[in-house]
Amino acid sequence: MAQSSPPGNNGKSRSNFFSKLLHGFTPSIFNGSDCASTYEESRGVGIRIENLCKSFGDNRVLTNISLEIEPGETFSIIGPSGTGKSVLLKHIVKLEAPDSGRILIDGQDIHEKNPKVPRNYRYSMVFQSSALFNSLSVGENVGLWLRENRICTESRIRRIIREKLRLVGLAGKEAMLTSELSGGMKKRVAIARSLAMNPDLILYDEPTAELDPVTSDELARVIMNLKQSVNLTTIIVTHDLNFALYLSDRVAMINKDGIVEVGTPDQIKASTNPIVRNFIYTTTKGIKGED
Ligand SMILES: Nc1ncnc2c1ncn2[C@@H]1O[C@H](COP(=O)(O)OP(=O)(O)OP(=O)(O)O)[C@@H](O)[C@H]1O
Repeated sequence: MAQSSPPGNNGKSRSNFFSKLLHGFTPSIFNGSDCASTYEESRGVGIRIENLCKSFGDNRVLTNISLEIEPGETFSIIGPSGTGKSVLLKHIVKLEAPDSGRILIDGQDIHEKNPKVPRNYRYSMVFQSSALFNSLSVGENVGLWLRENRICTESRIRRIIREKLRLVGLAGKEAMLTSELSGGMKKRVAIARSLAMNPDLILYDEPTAELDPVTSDELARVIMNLKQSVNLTTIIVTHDLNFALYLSDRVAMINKDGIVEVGTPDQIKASTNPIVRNFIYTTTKGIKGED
């Protein structure tokens, strides 16, 4: 997905940009608290996808996709390349609108125009590219949303940055430049940046793309550990079957004809569906598949 640059993504204008952001919000603007009242703890949201269909011209990409994702669940979507996994993710974050069907988050149709009740969930996406701002430090990347949106006082923002970096195993790395980070560290900073907004839903698009197997395992542990400390719903789109089976509560396999199978990792591994068996065999080269 496309990424944009912050205003002034270069030396001189960058410092102007940050001097505007770092202007020392005082507790008085938050009614005596150190954060806006809208900055609440994460709460996992429930997601219901009903008969979602999407075509681009003659290219039918999503066919009658129906899924139910529980609050707090870690749910992965797997499938061959080009079967609409990213398009499905884009529908959930409203970057695409369905031709037909609905997506409900906590019971509300997210594509409904003029909803009667305002939507009050926060979601955040961890992009395949990590989408960090290279001219900013690790801490500045993590605190960007909080500063841009004037969510908390500066001292509280610094505490939040420390805490979110600790959650992804990067305690004390605030001052590092993103150019100094390995691919796995970049991904963890991107997760910390997403966590800074206390999302109720976090979405990962191909989190292990371009990572070696050891780094992928480390990342899987980071995402699994988050479950112990943060109450959020997690959706992961990935080619990486072992990754999905390792950390997910449930996994859905999709292809051009729709949902092929949904189940726990053990159910997917034991599936007798030939499409699932073939996917397991080809993506693991028969090494870990049961074929
Ligand atoms: N905005 C768009 N306009 C036209 N076609 C699109 C658009 N977005 C996606 N597609 C098409 O939809 C199909 C599914 O794309 P998508 O990126 O969702 O697949 P994917 O399953 O995520 O694949 P991969 O695993 O390779 O990332 C592709 O044929 C793609 O070309």
